[in-house]
Amino acid sequence: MGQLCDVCTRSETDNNQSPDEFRKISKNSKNDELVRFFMAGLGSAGKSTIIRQLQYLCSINSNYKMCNEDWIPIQKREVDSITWQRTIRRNILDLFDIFIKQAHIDGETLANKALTVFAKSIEDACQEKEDSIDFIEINEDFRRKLIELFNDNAIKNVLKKKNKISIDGKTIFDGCDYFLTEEKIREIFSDDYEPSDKDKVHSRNPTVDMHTYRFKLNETRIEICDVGGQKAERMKITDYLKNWSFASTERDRNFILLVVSMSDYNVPHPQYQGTLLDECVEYMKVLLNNSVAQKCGLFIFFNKKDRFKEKLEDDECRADIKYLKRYLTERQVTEYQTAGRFKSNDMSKAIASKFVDALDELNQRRKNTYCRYTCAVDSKMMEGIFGAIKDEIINEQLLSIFP
Ligand SMILES: Nc1nc2c(ncn2[C@@H]2O[C@H](COP(=O)(O)OP(=O)(O)OP(=O)(O)O)[C@@H](O)[C@H]2O)c(=O)[nH]1
Ligand SMILES: [Mg+2]
Repeated sequence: MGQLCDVCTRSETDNNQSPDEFRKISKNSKNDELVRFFMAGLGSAGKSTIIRQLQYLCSINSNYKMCNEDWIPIQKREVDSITWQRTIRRNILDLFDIFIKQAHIDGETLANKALTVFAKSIEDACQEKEDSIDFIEINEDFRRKLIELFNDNAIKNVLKKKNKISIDGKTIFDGCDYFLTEEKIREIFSDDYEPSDKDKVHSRNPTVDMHTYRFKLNETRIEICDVGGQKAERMKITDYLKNWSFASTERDRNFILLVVSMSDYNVPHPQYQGTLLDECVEYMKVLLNNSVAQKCGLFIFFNKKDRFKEKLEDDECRADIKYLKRYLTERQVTEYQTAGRFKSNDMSKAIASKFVDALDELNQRRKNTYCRYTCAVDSKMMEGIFGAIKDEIINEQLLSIFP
């Protein structure tokens, strides 16, 4: 059982060796270093998507290898295709359930009686437990009606304001655009549907408990711990961190990797004033108060860069600039409000500034904190980011990139 060591202030005498000896050893054994990330964040921030992306990279890039506990390369532990198929079908039906409910709220009616009956059957199925979709008969008639529903004007009108939909705190999942074509819906509900890696990356399956994944990027060993971010899971964070720290040895480089969903900037908190982004800032503060986390470097991935931009470009979201106003100049706000003009960099920095303010409240914290703007569904981007971070950590040249 090891102990978590301070990655940032580790002294050269820690190992009872002269500084020169130490330097020689560390230089010769860079490849033995283990870089460990404890990944945390609110539910749906994109944590597991990062893991799925790395797993996908292992299948297309020979420099990436997924490993077992002994660091021997292994093939991906495949959750069976039927489980994925069920998850993705459920994702799509949940989406339709939200669209149908929103159409009711907006006073929209579906084109005919048969379609209304079909829509009601979807709502009923989604109200039930996870396995309720197993009882839906998926045949050509079902596929035809689902496509008809997708193309109905009432649903099309709802889709126009998808960036603002929230039914009882339930919002549509951020990977959904990828699935929302007639062709894809037909494929997902076809008898021989085999989910692809891309389908898995875009799907939504909330994490329960703590899961450890190991990858070799070239020769660098990277271990990532993925924990669930939904409220019930966040309550267990202290135990998760404790377990994570027990598994550490003195030579390991330990980081907390906070994944933030930038697209939460305009999602009102279901209970409190403010948004889910504000909730994430509060969560970060709690996390950094933890004694284990205090000994680690902090990475922040400001994720869902694509969705953030999409929302900013959506007229329906124009008024939501109020949530970022404090971190923008008067001119930036006016240009956006009146003409919808903005620079992505300014807006991204506004989000990061919210977190910087909170970090500044915590003594000395900014020093060992590093951030990146990411889009976890973009495999090329994630390949570049992990490649660069790995090199920076190994060469002890981490770039801060904070506003
Ligand atoms: N468009 C877009 N979608 C994303 C991005 N990152 C994640 N998603 C989607 O967001 C949804 C939630 O992602 P997850 O990886 O399951 O979120 P999580 O942080 O693991 O959530 P919990 O397990 O509940 O803590 C999925 O549908 C992903 O495809 C992104 O950068 N852009
Ligand atoms: Mg997850």
